[in-house]
Amino acid sequence: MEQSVCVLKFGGTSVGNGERIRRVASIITDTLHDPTTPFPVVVVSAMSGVTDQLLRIARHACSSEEEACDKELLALRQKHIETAAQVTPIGDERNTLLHELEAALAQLSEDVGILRQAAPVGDMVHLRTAAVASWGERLSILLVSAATRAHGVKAEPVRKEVIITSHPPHDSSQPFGVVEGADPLNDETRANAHTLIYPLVQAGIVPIAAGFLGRTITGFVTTLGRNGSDYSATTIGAALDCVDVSIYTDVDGVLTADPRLVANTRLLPNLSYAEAARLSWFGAKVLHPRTLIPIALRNIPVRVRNSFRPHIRGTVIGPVDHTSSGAGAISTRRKLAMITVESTDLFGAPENAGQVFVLAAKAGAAPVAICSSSGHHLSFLVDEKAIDSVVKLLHHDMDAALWRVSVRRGLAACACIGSGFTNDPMSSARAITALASERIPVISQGASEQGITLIVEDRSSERALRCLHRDLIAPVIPLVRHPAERKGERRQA
Ligand SMILES: Nc1ncnc2c1ncn2[C@@H]1O[C@H](COP(=O)(O)OP(=O)(O)O)[C@@H](O)[C@H]1O
Ligand SMILES: N[C@@H](CC(=O)OP(=O)(O)O)C(=O)O
Repeated sequence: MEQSVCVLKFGGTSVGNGERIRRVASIITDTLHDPTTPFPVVVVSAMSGVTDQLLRIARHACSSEEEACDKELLALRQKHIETAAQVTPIGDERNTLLHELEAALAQLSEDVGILRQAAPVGDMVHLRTAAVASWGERLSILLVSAATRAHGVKAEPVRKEVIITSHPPHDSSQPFGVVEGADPLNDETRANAHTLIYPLVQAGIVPIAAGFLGRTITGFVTTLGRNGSDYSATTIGAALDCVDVSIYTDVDGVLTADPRLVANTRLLPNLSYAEAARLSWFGAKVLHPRTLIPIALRNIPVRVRNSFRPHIRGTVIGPVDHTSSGAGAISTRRKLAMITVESTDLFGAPENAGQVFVLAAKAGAAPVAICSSSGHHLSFLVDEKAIDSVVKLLHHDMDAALWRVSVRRGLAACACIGSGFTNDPMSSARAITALASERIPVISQGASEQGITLIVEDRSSERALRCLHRDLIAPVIPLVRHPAERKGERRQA
């Protein structure tokens, strides 16, 4: 029988510099030495900012901006070479790492050269771009493996792509330097993961695999889309029938709101799969929206933890038992547009809803939320960047004499998610009142078992998030000033 494993995923912020990578290495070491934890399989992202940099390189290569391209490549090289010196002691280990990094950087340059030649003739530019984008993770597995070995633990980078994917969608209207996500093929990935990972586990070597990237059966490098390493970790975890997946990031777990936008957030100790999926769908960056797909059906728990404070338990996302999680969190998904398809006949038939959604899907836009419908109209939200192609298709395919299509841009969805809200019948009233008290108009609203969604203008969305958090989750208690201060004020008056 194969040994049971757990997956540890470290995001770009956790491997952002040499000191952070050393911290990651000690978490790996502690997990390995913890007798209560299964054998660790590690999945890492590129150092933070590196994928953006690689996509800039791809853009420069496609538009023949040689100088800018070389400058970025040099900066990328320098960053990794400097980090190598911070994660390994002087000696053989560092020399080996430097040698491996140089070899990888030379292959990156080759892939940039291939992309440069492919762009003018339009020869599979999206696949050549994915190959360039994949080098961030390919470089960071070398750094993390060496840092882990420096802790006296046997660790090896998994150089071949673990995840086997479909071909990514090809949209020729995309600008240069964009990667599209491909879908993992489960059976092929399972077989490949077993071949690449179990021999290392059986030999007591910690495998350090790259997140984000994959390969088609025909051998093309692909990605799972931007921020796709969480999804990679759960895909690999499911393929290995892992016991659990820990996602290490730069916050203590899933919080009641994004701490970059709201001051007094709280940690949510537990979330159901459905609650976590809804939160990430509505913009909580802490998890990639597809992360839970591979593992929810298998009831494998995911733990979101802080790589800077690994002693904290974090948030456990898992199956619900009889009691609800009681969680309540607020997130915002921005840059949305509302499409309304209306019958020119006031009593027109609603049966065209199916056609509308089929056309939206054909234009590559999943409705983010459905706002309202009646006998003769249907309103729904899509990402603003998809609006032109959806509207073009609707105008083209729907009879203009019968249907009118209108668009409202500059919107955002504020989602109050969790059984903490749905258990309380007053939540909707309090949410609307909170926004009204700040004079933020509610453009549309919806409720479901997972929570309440309020559509507001994008420019008010951060304010809306803060006031919803204040009135529904954590009141901001005004500072009580010292009586002596107040006396002084009175005297001055
Ligand atoms: N509800 C939330 N709880 C926790 N973090 C959140 C939430 N919503 C947004 N975030 C943001 O997600 C960030 C972590 O995601 P990301 O930057 O992609 O990390 P990583 O580099 O580890 O992949 C946090 O720093 C935080 O600002
Ligand atoms: N490096 C990739 C994949 C990823 O998921 O990164 P992170 O874990 O830092 O979000 C990206 O930036 O898109």
